[in-house]
Amino acid sequence: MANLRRLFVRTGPCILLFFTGLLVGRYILVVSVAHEWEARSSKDDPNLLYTGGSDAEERLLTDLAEAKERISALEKKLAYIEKQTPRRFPFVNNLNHKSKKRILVTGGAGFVGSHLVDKLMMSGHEVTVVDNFFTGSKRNVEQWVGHENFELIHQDIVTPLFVEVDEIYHLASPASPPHYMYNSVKTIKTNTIGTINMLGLAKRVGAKILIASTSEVYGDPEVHPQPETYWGHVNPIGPRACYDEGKRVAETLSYAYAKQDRVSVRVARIFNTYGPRMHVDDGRVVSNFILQALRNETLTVYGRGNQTRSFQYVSDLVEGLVTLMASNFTQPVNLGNPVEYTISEFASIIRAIVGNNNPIKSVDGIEDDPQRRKPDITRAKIHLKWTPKVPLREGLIRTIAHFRGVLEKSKLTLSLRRPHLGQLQSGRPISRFASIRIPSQRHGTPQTGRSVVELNLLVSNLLALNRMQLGRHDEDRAAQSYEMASSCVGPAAGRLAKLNLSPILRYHVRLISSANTDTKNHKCKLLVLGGGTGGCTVASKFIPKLGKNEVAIVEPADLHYYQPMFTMIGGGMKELKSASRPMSQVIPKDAVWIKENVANIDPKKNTVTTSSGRRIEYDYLVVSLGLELRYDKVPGLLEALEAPDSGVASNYSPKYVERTYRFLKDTKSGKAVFTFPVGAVKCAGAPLKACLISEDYFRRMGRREDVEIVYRTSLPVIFSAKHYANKLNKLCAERNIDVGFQQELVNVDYKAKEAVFKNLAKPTEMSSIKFSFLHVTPPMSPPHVLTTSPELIDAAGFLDVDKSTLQSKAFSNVYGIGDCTNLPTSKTAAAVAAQSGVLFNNLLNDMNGRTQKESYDGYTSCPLVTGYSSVILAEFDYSLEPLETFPMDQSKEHRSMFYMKKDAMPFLYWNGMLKGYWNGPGLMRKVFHLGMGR
Ligand SMILES: O=c1ccn([C@@H]2O[C@H](COP(=O)(O)OP(=O)(O)O[C@H]3OC[C@@H](O)[C@H](O)[C@H]3O)[C@@H](O)[C@H]2O)c(=O)[nH]1
Repeated sequence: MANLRRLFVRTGPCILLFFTGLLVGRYILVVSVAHEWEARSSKDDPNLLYTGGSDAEERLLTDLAEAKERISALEKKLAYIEKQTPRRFPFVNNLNHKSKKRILVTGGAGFVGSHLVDKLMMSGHEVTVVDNFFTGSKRNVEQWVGHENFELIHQDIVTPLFVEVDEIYHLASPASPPHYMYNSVKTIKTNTIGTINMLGLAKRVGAKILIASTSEVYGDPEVHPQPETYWGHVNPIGPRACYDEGKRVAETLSYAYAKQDRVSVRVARIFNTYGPRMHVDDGRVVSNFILQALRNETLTVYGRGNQTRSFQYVSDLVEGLVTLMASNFTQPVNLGNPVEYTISEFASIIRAIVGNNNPIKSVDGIEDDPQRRKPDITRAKIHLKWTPKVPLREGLIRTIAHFRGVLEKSKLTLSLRRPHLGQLQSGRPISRFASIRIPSQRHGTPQTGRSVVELNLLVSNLLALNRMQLGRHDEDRAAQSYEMASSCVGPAAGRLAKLNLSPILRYHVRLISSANTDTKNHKCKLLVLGGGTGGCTVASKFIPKLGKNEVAIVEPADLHYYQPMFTMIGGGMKELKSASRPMSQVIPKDAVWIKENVANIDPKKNTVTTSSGRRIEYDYLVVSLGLELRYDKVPGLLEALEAPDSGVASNYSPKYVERTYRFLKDTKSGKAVFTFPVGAVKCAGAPLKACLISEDYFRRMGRREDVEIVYRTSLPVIFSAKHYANKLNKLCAERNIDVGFQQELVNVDYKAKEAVFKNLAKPTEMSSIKFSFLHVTPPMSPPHVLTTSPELIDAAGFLDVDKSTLQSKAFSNVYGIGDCTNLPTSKTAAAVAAQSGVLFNNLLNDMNGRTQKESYDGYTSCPLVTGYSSVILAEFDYSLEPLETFPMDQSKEHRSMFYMKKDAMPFLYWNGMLKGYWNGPGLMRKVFHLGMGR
């Protein structure tokens, strides 16, 4: 009985709310349709669509009655389905009563707000979001709708709000320049009246309040970088003033309330922030450039592009906001990433990541555009112990993946375009340009969580759209209508289409229901992450054992490269096109190819999520994600690699490898400089190969006297295996190569033709070299996506596997192969070949319940190309001792090995290894050595 009572107490209000929702929804619909009819039958209405007399009236009333009937049936059906489908929420911490806070986030459905809400919800607090959905979107917080700790209030904070809370994060305000300039009076109202309302609320309920201020309070700064003590340089009557001055007043108000009414305030001055969930039409530089790059358009820089900004990733900001709120520090604090880029540099970085080759275009500059901006974050460091952590490239990769997903899904988004501000201002009714395309399923999961009330609201809003002559006073409503319409997805849309509400509605809004089969979830026996050397090899081996469609590969690229060929291409011995094949030809034909990025790995649930949100369930997982090239880690390097005649090249990327031979040919004198970075790299012999081939090239061209060859490595030795290192040291000395150890490339200035190196033995000591030609081996890092599953990785971020069995140390059904693992051997294709055999046998034994394990000895091989006809074939194992295949001294230069590298190995790769037939030369070695030795 007590249980029953408890159940009733818990669910009673929800049931009541639900039915009230139904009634209100229906009421809105009825009123809207009636208004619609009224509006259309009025002769004064400029939007008059038809003026039929009683016939039209009758038709409308019949439509209405029919609609009511259908909606009622639909409501019942949806309510039933909703009950059947338990909602799943992200994991939420269980906080005890004392630590659990009630937190209000204004603007919580916006870009930054929603990430903050995620953090607060997951920490276990009760969160109330208030948003007018002008720039925010319901979709950003939909994951929490229905959670007992979460509440969403649809309200503009310009009207007072009455809630009981312990903390307020006051974020509500448009933040993108085109958005805040669009209705400057509204922006000022939000930042003044809205802030007064929030400070008043904080005063009344005794809550702590954090005000989101901005770097724009410094205006076009005359002090650089900007500390919080700088008062700024703002044009009070310029186009940006509504925001700049609005925020300055918000700060003034905060400290006035603090002084007069003892309100506990925190003020965060937020610098340019970016990340997933930025609106695609946000209008700021990050979203503009990414969209342009993804659509293969020209990136447009306002003005000359030498204005600067510093970009922080949203998770860093959220961390800063939460830390500031928790601290006792009450003065304003800058929250931003102090790494500064010119806007042109920034454009180049995005182009490079996306692979957009269009030139960057300069268009007219904008009025009062701040010319330099970079936060001085000393205060945050000292008082909050906060510094941003996510490097630009990493953050951009995640943001670009998000944008890509949004674009892919939307075929939708593009057709459901938010009306341009100009169109809104023109006063044309939205309905004239609204064409709504809604997919019938998202991520393959029916969106039954979307309530009937929302569906009804959608209908009424669509009707409102029809009716509305948009004036300035309507813009919020228009935005809401748009959001509402755009957030109605899934079966709701299909059902809405079936409602056949009225000819008027059909006339104005085309609902096109389309299912995208590409976004289906997937289940397989073996999932392979990465379609590179390791991934394809392993998949090929397992398909005959597991059968068709039981092996899936997640790989976003269109082309598969045979990377060992890149050294030869850089030396002009091969063409780039000979090193690649379409991925579709390389992925084994009976495997399922999921052409996407991996977004999340959850080995506890045996699932992987892709960038579009697709869930893939597996029984066994092989991680083969390779390494990420980090050209962005060396300041000036990306710009240099993009500039056509900089003399800077890199064999490591298909994008830059052809520059090597071009600049070799161009270099007639001066210094040719070759670098080796700090940290793990793939094919650690390749930087030296590039150097030795070039040296040979200049010698053959008769230019050796005029070109100095300089090799700078961050390592203390020339090669890890001593047996070969001895020979290579000798070779470098004989060929008069200037070798410098423990030298890290830290800056490239291609205009001054200068490369700067740090002496790792004495870190304060820098030296610079003027170059004619610079070949850079970039720093590399393990795939960032591995950090989504911290149990899988070691402290350096590599997949943590047993060095003998290749099995993950944390999950017995997960194996790793190749460059992304922490196997302590040189990362080469030859190593992958040897690993693939061991992995195959061990995993197959697991699948068949057998306990035997084979052991990988660390075999790796590096054909050190020393010129245009010679190779030293280094082969060794974990002990760094030689493990040579051929019965001769391989530490000597051999012509035969050169041809093997140039012609035989590629053939073996495409036709043997990728098809799963080549496990390295172990067997050959035994044969050549007559069964003796290892
Ligand atoms: O397509 C574009 C967009 C922008 N830009 C330039 O890129 C720079 C950055 O412009 P954004 O519109 O992203 O943002 P701004 O830095 O001017 O303002 C921002 O500052 C900090 C935050 O508080 C606010 O989110 C926002 O007002 C500007 O110099 C702008 O002229 C382009 O060159 N091309």
